[in-house]
Amino acid sequence: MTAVLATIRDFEAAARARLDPAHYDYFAGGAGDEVTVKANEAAFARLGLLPRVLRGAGTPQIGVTLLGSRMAMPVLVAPTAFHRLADPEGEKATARAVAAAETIMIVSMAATVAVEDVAAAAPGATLWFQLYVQPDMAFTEAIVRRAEKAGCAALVVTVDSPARGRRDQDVRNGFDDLPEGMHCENLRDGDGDHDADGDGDRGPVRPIVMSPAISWEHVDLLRRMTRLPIVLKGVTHPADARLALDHGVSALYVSNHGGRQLDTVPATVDLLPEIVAAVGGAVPVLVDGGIRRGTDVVKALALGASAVAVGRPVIWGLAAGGECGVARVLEMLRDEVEHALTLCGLASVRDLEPGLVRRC
Ligand SMILES: Cc1cc2nc3c(=O)[nH]c(=O)nc-3n(C[C@H](O)[C@H](O)[C@H](O)COP(=O)(O)O)c2cc1C
Ligand SMILES: CC(C)CC(=O)C(=O)O
Repeated sequence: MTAVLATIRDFEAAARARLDPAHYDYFAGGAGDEVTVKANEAAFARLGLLPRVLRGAGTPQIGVTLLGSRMAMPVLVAPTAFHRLADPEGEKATARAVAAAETIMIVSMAATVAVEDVAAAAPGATLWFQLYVQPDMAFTEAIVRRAEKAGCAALVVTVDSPARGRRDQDVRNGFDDLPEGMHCENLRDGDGDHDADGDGDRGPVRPIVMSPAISWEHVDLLRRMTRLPIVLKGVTHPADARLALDHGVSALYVSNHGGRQLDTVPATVDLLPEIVAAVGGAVPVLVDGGIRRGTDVVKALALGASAVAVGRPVIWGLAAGGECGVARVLEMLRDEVEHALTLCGLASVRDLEPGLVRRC
């Protein structure tokens, strides 16, 4: 009898059994001693929920609207690279599942399917595009134009990567490149109208540059370059949250990159309240890192997040069962959020407030 996969942790075990061990390590792993990887999940376990009773709240409303995009639940798919390592359909499978779940997929700049092809594969999906600003601003602009043309509704600019994180397990495994025939399709030169002459040659792929020279000036350049809302991903310091507001960003995204960049950055859920206070309601605040349960989603929203994102859980769904696996992971999270809110005695995610959360 095949075991029923009832939780995200079950999906991780199933994914691990299927994946090439070096690829599992790439997806699961983090930087340095993985202090931050562990801290993200452990911090949620240290927070308790204090339910209200006898409220007659009925079935809770869990839909939210974020930067004009309507979502059936307050959970986005975080940008993660290399989905074709997990499933041959890669980001196309993820996007179809996201469309069915009526949520948002943030397509990674390091996707193994071109953003145009992801959009074409899942016409109903709301897509946002994640960007690492490339020092060659003409190339950066070409990528932004491709994302706009593909219909992406926001630009998520990742700012926690002035250098690539050092992941010891990848070093041990010698994992430093994609297998033959797999590429970061959003890094091809040109305007994305690839293989226009049908000869199968889609042009050269540039390596991703993570540059310590990227600064607030680049955010200003992007602000002038596009009308898309800009979401700044990877903010952890309240002073940077305030600066981001001065630079006209439309949302802040608290993230330590799932513990894959600077090790020992504190857990994101512990950093969230200070960022929320610094932002003072001026723009929505998103958060990711270690969210594995509906109760984690509820805690983050109670502490002031407008929505959360999940990275690895989606990869586990994809590796364990392709599009159906991702759909199941998203459905489980949806059900768990609704169930947790019901047990908290709340009628809507809008009723979540810090008083529901206690540090244990
Ligand atoms: C395998 C993998 C690849 C990732 N690739 C990207 C990426 O291309 N761009 C980016 O901004 N963040 C990337 N991230 C970070 C995620 O967007 C997100 O911040 C993190 O996964 C959240 O933590 P969680 O995995 O515990 O949910 C990646 C994370 C993982 C696990
Ligand atoms: C290809 C990498 C840039 C993707 C990434 O951000 C990560 O592995 O964490």
